[in-house]
Amino acid sequence: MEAHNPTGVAIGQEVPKPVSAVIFDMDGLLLDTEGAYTVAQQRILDRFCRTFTWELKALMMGRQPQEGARVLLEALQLTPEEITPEQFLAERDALLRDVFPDSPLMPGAERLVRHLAAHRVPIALATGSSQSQFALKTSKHGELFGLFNRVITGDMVHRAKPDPAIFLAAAEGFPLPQPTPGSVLVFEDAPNGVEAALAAGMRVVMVPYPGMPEEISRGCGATAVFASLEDFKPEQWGLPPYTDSST
Ligand SMILES: O=P(O)(O)OC[C@@H](O)CO
Ligand SMILES: [Mg+2]
Repeated sequence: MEAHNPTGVAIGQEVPKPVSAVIFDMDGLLLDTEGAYTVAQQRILDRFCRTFTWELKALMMGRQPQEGARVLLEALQLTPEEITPEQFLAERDALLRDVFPDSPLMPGAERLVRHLAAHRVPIALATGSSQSQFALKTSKHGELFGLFNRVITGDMVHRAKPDPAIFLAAAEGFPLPQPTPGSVLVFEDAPNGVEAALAAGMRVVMVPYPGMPEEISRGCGATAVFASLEDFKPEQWGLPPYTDSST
């Protein structure tokens, strides 16, 4: 007679640890800001006759602003005589200043954040955006973003994604006893973010920003990849299931 195996995991295979805390990325994951970045950056690059491809976007997204601009201009072989990272950022900020306060939420974001907060699952935010960008982008969603136990912005850490520092700093804010990295689940839309979370020893659900080619997201090594946050089933990760009607 076959032994009863309630876990659904093959005998000898490691049972996945239930998730005890969650860290969210912001841009492109909770907030729909990446499309606006693409439009603004292409507009700047137009005068240098350069195309802002998905490969370039994947290279820079998730990084701190200064670092992202430096990496982009270097990849495009644009010299400081043509445009410096500072000039690029000043132009980009001017184009996006009026757009960011209207940043919409990504599908499924509000439901998941509110669900976890209601069930007292510790949640933190780790974004490459600066403190001032964070304030601008979340200005219409203050109550929702106030639910996070801790918010770490790119200017609060010395090393940007893909370095794990930002996720380790975010996890330090979780209530005691501190969860082990292996019991923390990170949600990310960007390859640099996935790399950073994996380097922190955490599991990662990747929800690639819409339009990202599969050959980019496939190679990131995320624990799971979903097309939308709406496809995430909390109970499959040891988290409380949704009990409202849209399940
Ligand atoms: O880390 P996130 O929240 O994606 O922010 C990065 C931002 O600089 C845009 O790519
Ligand atoms: Mg992101």
